[in-house]
Amino acid sequence: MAIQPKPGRFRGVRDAFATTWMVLREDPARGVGGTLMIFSGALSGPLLGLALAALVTTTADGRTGAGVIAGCCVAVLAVVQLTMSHFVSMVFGVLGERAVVATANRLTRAVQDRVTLTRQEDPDFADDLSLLQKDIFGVHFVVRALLETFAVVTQMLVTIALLGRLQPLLMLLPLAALAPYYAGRYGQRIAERTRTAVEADQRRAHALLTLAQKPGPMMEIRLAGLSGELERRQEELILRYGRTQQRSETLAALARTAGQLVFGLAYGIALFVVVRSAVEGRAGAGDVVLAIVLARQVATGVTQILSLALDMQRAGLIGARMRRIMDAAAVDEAAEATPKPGTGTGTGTDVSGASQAPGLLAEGIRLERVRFRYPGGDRDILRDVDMTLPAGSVVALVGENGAGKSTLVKLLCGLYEPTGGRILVDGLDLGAVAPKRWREATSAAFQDFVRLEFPVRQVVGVGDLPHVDDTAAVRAALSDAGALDLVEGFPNGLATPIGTSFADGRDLSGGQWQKLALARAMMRSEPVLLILDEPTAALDAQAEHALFERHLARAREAAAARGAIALFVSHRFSTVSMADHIIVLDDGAVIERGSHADLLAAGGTYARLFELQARGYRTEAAAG
Ligand SMILES: Nc1ncnc2c1ncn2[C@@H]1O[C@H](COP(=O)(O)OP(=O)(O)OP(=O)(O)O)[C@@H](O)[C@H]1O
Repeated sequence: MAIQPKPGRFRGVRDAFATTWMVLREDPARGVGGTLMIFSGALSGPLLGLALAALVTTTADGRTGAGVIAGCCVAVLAVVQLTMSHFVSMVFGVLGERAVVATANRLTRAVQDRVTLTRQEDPDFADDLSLLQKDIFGVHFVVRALLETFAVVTQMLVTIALLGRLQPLLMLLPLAALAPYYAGRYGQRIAERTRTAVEADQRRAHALLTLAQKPGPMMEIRLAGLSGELERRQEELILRYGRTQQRSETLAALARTAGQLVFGLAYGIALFVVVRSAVEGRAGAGDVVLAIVLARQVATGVTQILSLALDMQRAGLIGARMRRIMDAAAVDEAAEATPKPGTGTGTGTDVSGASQAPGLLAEGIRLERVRFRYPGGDRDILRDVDMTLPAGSVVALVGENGAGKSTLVKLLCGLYEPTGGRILVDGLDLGAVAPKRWREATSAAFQDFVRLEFPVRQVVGVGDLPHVDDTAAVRAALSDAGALDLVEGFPNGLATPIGTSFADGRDLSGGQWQKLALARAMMRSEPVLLILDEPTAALDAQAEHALFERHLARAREAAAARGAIALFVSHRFSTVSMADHIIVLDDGAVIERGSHADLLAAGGTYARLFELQARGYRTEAAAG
C-alpha cells in the first residue's frame, strides 16, 4: 500500500502557485482577463448587498433619482453575479488544459526516461503512479481554484467589514464557518485514506476487466471458458472495495452535516440580532436587507472556501505524489549517471565520473558470479552465473521456460543491476558505465515487443531517434528484419499508418508486428551488443531461419569490424545450432556451455532437448 502522502500545510498551495505562475506566464492576456473576471464575480456579491440596501433606503425615503441609480446598480451587479462564472469557465478551460498537458508531459518524461525498472516494480511507486494517472485531470482546476481562493477570501473580508459596520458582533459569524470547514477536511482525509486503501483492489479489478475485453486474451478466455471465473473474481474485488468506500462515505457525510448544522444555527442567531435592532429602531429597513444578503453571502463564501480548500487539498495530494515521483526520478537519474563506488577504472570517464560505453569490444563480456533477485522477490532468479560472451561471437541462450533467460538479457541491457557479482565489458565493470550510455551502445528486440501505433517510418525509425526520418536507414533496417516486402506492399509505403487507433490504419498479424519490432532493433547501425530475445517467436520456422541467416551474416560483419556480440534467445534448436557458443540455463544457473557439436557429444540437457525437438519434426514430417 502506498504511504499516505502528507499534504503538508503549505505544500499544496506552493505547488498550485508554481502551476498557476507557469500557466499565466504562458498566456498573460487570458490570465489577466480571467483573474479580473474572477475578482469581479466574487465582489459582486457584497456590492449587490450594498446596492439593495441603498435601493430600499432611497425608495423608503422617496428619493426617486437616487433610487433609480441604486436600481441600475442592482441590475448590473446581479447580471455580473449570474453570468461571470460562464466566462470564467471559458477562459480557464483553456488555461486548465495547458496545466494538464504540461503536468502530464512532465510525468511521462520522468517515468519513461528517468525512473528505473526496479523503481517501477516498487508497489509504493506503482500505487503513487496509478493514483496520479487517475488524478492528473484534477490539475485542470488548480489555476482557477487558486485565483478563486484569493477572490473569495477578499470577498469575505469585505463582507465581514460591512457586517461589522452593522453590528460588531456579526463579525464573529465567519468563525462559525470553521465548523463546516474542518468537518469537510476531516471528510476529505477519510475519503483519501480510503482511496489509497482500495487502490490495489481497484487496480486488480480494472486489470481483470481490461483483460476480458482485449481482443487477444478474449479469444483464449472464451476458448478456455474462463469468463465466469474472471467475472467472479472481479465482482469479489468490487464488492470488497465498495463496502470500504461506502463506510467512509457515510462517515464523511455525517461529519460534513454536523459542521453545516453548527453554521446554520449561527446564521439564525445573526439574523435574529439584526431584526431585533430594526424592531427597536436602532437599524433601518436597508440595514436588515443588507444583513440578510451579507449573512447569506457568508454562507455562500464558506461553502465556496470549503470546496476550494478541498480542491487545494486535492491539488496538494497531486503535488505531493508528483513530487515523490520526481524525487524518485531525480535519485534514479543521478544513480544512472554515476558509477557505483569501487567499480570505475578511472579511464575514459565523462564529466560525471561515469565510464564511457565502449564503441568496440576487444575481449568481450564476462559475468562473474552474477546473482539477481527481483525487487520484493523471495528467491534468486539468477544464481552465481559465470559466463563469457567472447568479442565477435554469436551466442545462443537456451533453457526451459522460467530458467531466467530474459532476466539475464535485462541485466545485460543495463535495465537491472545484478544483486550480486559483476558484469565486465572488456574488463570494465558495467556498474561503472552510466546505464543510459550502455543502453545506447546496445540494441535489443524482445518477445514482449511494443506495438507502436505510428506510421511505419516511425514504428521502425524510433529504434534510433537521431535517424527516425532517415529513409535509407529505415529501409535498410526493414530489409535486415525481412520486412521490406511487407512494407512495399502497403499503399502509402513508409507513410502508411499502422494500428487500429488510426481511422485508415492497417492492422498487422502478430508475426508482422514482430518483424517491425525487429526492424526497430536493427536501426542502430553500430551496437556492440545486439540482443534478440525470442523476437521471432511469432514467425514461422522458415521465416525465422531465413532471418537468422541474414542476421548471422550481419553479426559476423559487426563482429569483424567492432568485436560486436550477438546474443539471441530461442526455443528453436535449428536456429540455436548455428551459434558459435551455446549456453544452457536451468533454474537460474548455467548447466552447460559449448558449441552445438560439443554439447551434442556431451549428451546432457541440450542434447536431450535437441533430440526431443528433432524427433518432433521427424514425426511431423512422416505424418505430413
Ligand atoms: N518482473 C518480474 N518480477 C518478479 N519475478 C519475475 C519478473 N520477471 C520474471 N520473473 C520471474 O523470473 C523467473 C525467470 O523468468 P524469465 O522471464 O527470465 O525466464 P525465461 O527463461 O526467459 O522464460 P521463458 O522461456 O518462458 O521466456 C520466472 O520464475 C519469473 O516468474
